[in-house]
Amino acid sequence: MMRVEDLVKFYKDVKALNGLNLEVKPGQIYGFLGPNGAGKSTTILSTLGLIFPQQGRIQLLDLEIFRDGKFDEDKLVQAKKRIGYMPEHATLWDFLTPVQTLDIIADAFKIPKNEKEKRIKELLDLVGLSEAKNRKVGKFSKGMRQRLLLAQALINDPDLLILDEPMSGLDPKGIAEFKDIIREQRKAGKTVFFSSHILAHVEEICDTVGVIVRGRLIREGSLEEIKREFLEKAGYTIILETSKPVDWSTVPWRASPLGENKYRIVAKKDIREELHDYVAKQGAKILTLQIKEPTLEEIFLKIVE
Ligand SMILES: Nc1ncnc2c1ncn2[C@@H]1O[C@H](COP(=O)(O)OP(=O)(O)OP(=O)(O)O)[C@@H](O)[C@H]1O
Repeated sequence: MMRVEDLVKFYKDVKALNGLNLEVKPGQIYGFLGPNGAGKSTTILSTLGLIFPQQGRIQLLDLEIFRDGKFDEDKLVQAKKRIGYMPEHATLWDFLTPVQTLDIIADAFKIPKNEKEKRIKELLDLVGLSEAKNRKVGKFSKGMRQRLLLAQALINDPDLLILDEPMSGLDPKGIAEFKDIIREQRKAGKTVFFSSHILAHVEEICDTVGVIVRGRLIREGSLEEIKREFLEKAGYTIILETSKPVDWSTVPWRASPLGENKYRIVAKKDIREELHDYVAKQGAKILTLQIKEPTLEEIFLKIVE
């Protein structure tokens, strides 16, 4: 659906994309993760022909829209008919209602008059704005504005949705609702590519995650794979107090004493059950056990370090 190869983008002497490669396959929900300034927006703007990279190739749907420093304008126009885009910093017309807003966008996409009303109603239902459909957008909360922007992006019933930081500024309820809408898109057979600088945003919905740091993709895989890889490096830490001393010399985990009958154990996986058995075999009891699992944000910080 989207393939980016060896993409390079300089803003004067700032190298924002440094040979970026990524591939989004049909039906995927792809989370494009990276810290602030990593190059996420630059990637998205490049794929839409809104800024000019200097090198590389970009394929959208089955069309090669960029190669050898040039966009193929015809292919770009063809591709964009089948794409929905939600920008990071979008403005809405505060003096219009959602219905009026979508009506203008539908006209821009030349949606026939007889289909327009039905399409707008469906979209407002989908994003949960039906009750607010005749209220002025100027009074909307951040979450409502994001939903309207998403409805705009969906107006042409796109095959590929490209969303730049769609969940930024939303509260946890707003994020959960937004994720539900994205799940609906997957069910409808759409492909979704969205950026975020927060790992929790991609949790539960993305089948693939790509991590960009300083203009290069440093990881691509499922969130589970990325988490597992991190845990294998950093491990789980368990703090344990036992009723009597325990000999750790034969275990495959790293164990170090923290005080009398108190130990820190570091293992590659969650070993609580094994620990109970091991300690019991030595005739001791576990008095306290604390497990410190890394949070998603700790994992992310470690990956991008
Ligand atoms: N118009 C511009 N002119 C000069 N430098 C720019 C411009 N836009 C982006 N940059 C720089 O390019 C790099 C990548 O920026 P980009 O906005 O693509 O990152 P991002 O991952 O989207 O970050 P954020 O999450 O903060 O939006 C940064 O160093 C940024 O300062």
